[in-house]
Amino acid sequence: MINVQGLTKTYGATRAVDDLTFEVKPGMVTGFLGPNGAGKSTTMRMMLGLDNPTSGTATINGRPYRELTDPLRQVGALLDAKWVHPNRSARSHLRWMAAASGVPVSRVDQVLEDVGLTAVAGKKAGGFSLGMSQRLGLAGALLGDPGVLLFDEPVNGLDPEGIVWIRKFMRALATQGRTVLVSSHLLTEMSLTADHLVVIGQGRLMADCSVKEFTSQAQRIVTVRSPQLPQLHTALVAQGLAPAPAADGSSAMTVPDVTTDQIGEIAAANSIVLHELSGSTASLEEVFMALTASSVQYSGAKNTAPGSGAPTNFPGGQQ
Ligand SMILES: Nc1ncnc2c1ncn2[C@@H]1O[C@H](COP(=O)(O)OP(=O)(O)OP(=O)(O)O)[C@@H](O)[C@H]1O
Repeated sequence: MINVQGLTKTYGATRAVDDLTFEVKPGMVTGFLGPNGAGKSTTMRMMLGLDNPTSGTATINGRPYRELTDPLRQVGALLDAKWVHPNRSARSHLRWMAAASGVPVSRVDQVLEDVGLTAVAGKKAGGFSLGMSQRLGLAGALLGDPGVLLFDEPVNGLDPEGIVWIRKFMRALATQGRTVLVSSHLLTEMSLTADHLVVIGQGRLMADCSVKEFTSQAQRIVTVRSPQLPQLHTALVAQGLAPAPAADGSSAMTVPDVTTDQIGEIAAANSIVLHELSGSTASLEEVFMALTASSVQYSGAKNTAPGSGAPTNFPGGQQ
């Protein structure tokens, strides 16, 4: 597993990564989500010992990367798919990697098959499409059969078929019990790929929750219509909810911070007839934007707002 504690990286006046603390657990895909420039690549580089933290630690299986014995067998990473010698064939690139790290050469044909590159294994990597390069990068990451895998924006530039393939591939790796961390700025893509999300904005932790919890935020406002509106209003208020008349002046109410299930059950318990019960259609992007916007807001008032140093508690107000 991966453990990040108080991880911080500054470049001059820029706090690229700002006091991040989170864990990445095995057996699931964790999406590392944030807009461009949020600090995802910098964090991953520190996890892999390619950059030194200004403060804090990042450990893999309990140790900093540079202290791992046989790191290729513990961690595999895909940071830059074009990191290959253009005149080397896919097979010789992987053989070179295997030889450099003491991995048996027999693994090379296995990983080529795993990523579907057997037919082009003898072709020069310089002529590969982006999708094929990504597959070769994945093959390299898998060479040492590691339990921990880090992928930085692996779907960038891929066609829909390539995206579906890579999504299934990452899920299969997690199902085998591996720890899989995958970064992206594409929220919808992550909601389809990941089980858990770590969301950052301006280097700071904004959310650390399951995809299910995150997506439930997209339905936080429920609209309910009933011929017994006053009774329903009383019943909802009695449960600590805050119904409000619908903005369009119809015989409907909107209720924040609640699920359609909860309202349906309260209505049933009070024998109230419902004519409509629907969650709002706020998109995941809107939830994401709201989170990111709050990071911008907090950073401006960093030293004055109470609790501004803490990550947004997410999902907010659900419990
Ligand atoms: N070597 C560096 N020197 C100076 N600033 C840097 C350096 N590397 C990153 N930064 C800055 O740190 C911040 C975070 O960058 P980072 O690349 O980690 O973000 P990211 O979330 O991976 O974004 P992207 O998806 O655009 O790569 C940005 O403001 C970036 O300009």
